[in-house]
Amino acid sequence: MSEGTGRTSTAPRPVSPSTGPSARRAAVAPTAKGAPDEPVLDLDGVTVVRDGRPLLDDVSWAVGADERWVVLGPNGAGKTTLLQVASGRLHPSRGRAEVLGEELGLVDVFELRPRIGLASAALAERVPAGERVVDVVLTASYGMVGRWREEYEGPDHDRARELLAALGVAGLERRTYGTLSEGERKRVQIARALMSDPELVLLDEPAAGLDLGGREDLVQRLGALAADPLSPALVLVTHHVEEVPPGITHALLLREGRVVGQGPLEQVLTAEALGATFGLPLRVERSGGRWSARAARA
Ligand SMILES: Nc1ncnc2c1ncn2[C@@H]1O[C@H](COP(=O)(O)OP(=O)(O)OP(=O)(O)O)[C@@H](O)[C@H]1O
Repeated sequence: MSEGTGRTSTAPRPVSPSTGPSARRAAVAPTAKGAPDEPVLDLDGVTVVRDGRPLLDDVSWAVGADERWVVLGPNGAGKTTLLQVASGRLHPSRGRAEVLGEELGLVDVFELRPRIGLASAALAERVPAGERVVDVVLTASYGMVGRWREEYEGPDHDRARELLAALGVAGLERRTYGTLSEGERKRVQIARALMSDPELVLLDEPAAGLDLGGREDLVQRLGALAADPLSPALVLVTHHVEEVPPGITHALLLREGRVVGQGPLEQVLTAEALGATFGLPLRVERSGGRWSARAARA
């Protein structure tokens, strides 16, 4: 990979002249619209209707380039739907969605998607079980799942390996994806999400299905990513405040497709707001940069 946007310091990028993904990434940076203080994500009254029901209902939300957000809400709140809009995979039924300065509906989403790193269960399900781990990561350069005949250069392989190492799964490059444990898969998915040196990273339930040790390790690694000022804007979806890594700056609370609260983390993660989001009285505590919640009755 060549210099790219120079943002993701998780892995250093070797420099090489290229016509492949590395050159593509380098070319994206100067054409990226907007000043650094403009939002990378700007939703205005976004509503998504399916079968006559709003899955998202009048959501207005802006994410700054230097912000790290957590989206919290119960099952069915609309979190994944929100990330689908944010990743350019779903257009609002009503309202306006601007992603990386481009309005959905007016932009070629195939140009937009490589600028966004996405890790989600839906995307992971599309990875062929026989795909080599290194190819799972490499193919993100083209926004593809499943390697075909496209060419990658040495620096691309170096970057993929470095990202896998940064996520704690060095040495798995030649394994097939289907042979990995759930925890290993999650890390590979995050390495993939970072491969294209994206300007926005969206992680949908990155810790789901992990055991306690796996969750804690991942939360620490995500904390390092969030704390790195050179990292891209980050949006992480979860059901559990225990999975909020240190370094997250803002929170959005969703319930039944509507925003219950949003803003700086400490102001939003209150017992009252979280209780309203999850529909039960909660006790919420913060210790050492981590959060925990339990039913107030317990
Ligand atoms: N294509 C669709 N057609 C109809 N309803 C849908 C469609 N996609 C999602 N839904 C519904 O929209 C609601 C929100 O779904 P979504 O996956 O966004 O929620 P979520 O907050 O991510 O949930 P979870 O935490 O369980 O993953 C759910 O009730 C779901 O059944």
